[in-house]
Amino acid sequence: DRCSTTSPSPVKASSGRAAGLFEDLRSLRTKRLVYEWTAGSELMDYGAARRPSLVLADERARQVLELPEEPLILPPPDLVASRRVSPRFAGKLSPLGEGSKKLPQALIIGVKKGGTRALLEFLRVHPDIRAVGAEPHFFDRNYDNGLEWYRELMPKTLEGQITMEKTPSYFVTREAPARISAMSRDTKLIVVVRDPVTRAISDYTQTLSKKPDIPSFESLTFKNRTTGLIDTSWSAIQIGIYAKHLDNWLQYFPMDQILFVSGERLISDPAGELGRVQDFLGLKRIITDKHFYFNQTKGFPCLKKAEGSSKPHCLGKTKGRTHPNIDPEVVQRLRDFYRPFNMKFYQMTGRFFGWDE
Ligand SMILES: Nc1ncnc2c1ncn2[C@@H]1O[C@H](COP(=O)(O)OS(=O)(=O)O)[C@@H](OP(=O)(O)O)[C@H]1O
Repeated sequence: DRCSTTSPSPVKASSGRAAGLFEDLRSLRTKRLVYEWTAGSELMDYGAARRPSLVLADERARQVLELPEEPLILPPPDLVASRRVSPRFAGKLSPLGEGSKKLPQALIIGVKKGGTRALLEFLRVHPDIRAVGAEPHFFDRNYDNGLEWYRELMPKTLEGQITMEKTPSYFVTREAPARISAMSRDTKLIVVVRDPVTRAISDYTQTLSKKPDIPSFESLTFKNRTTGLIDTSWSAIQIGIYAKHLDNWLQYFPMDQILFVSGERLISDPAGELGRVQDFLGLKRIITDKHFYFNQTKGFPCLKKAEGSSKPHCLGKTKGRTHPNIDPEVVQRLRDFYRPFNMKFYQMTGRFFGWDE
């Protein structure tokens, strides 16, 4: 997951550290960020997520350089971005150390390929929301690092501002609800959901872009093509059984603490969906129609002005990929497969998402 215009920039060396040492650290950080933003949740595609050797290399380098323990994901892009903003916003972004780092009060927990990056980028426009750019993967992969590690990743906030992060894999992580509830039972949860069939194809398209030699979508879909038995162990299929995953969350959180955003509406009416999200977060509706324009080339809504910038901002080219054509019979079989789960999901959430029309 990588958003387009906020390229990872170096952080200033803290005083007293040797310049050479800082250069090493800076390049490590940059590499690490590039890894997190280009791979991120995308490594979850086939079975267990593999940690690239880069992280191990970082670990060794840290020991050699005798640097203090520090988070895997640095720097918070907000802090980097804040160096470029006009002085008018400097107070809000507090680049010079005002405010304090807090654990997030709201999380975008999923779903993968639902439109989570778009939602976070749009929300960041709100002056009362501060968010981590990269995906921390705390409640799934990095939980052993502890809450202090997690808090350190957060941008500084002033009184009344909400801290947020997004990691789409949380929604399908069995342990995530208990862990988030242990951090705070009051955490607000946001799930961007999208038609599970298009979501699966989007997920597959992402994998295909990195591993062009994988089998076809059609052959991965079935355990047995002749009997039409669907391979529900394939993560691209699994993730879309929303009702099943939601059941797990409801063991720990009441329904009114979870907001479901329609991935489709986020594209056709971003201001409308953002209105619901701002209400849910108890914020003034500041993000409105005026903030968006539809970019014909991109085929998606984009921001007229990104956070901390005066320039228009669309998401990068990994968002809105062209999907391969899938055999219509296979698509129909998948629609039939998901229908009962979708019905259950509409019933549970009290919202009709219209995927089965
Ligand atoms: N405004 C805007 N611009 C670009 N793309 C948008 C936007 N709103 C929603 N989307 C859809 O977001 C899909 C990617 O979802 P995520 O950001 O959740 O993906 S990820 O799980 O973080 O990799 C991505 O899926 P694909 O179209 O399959 O690439 C988009 O359809």
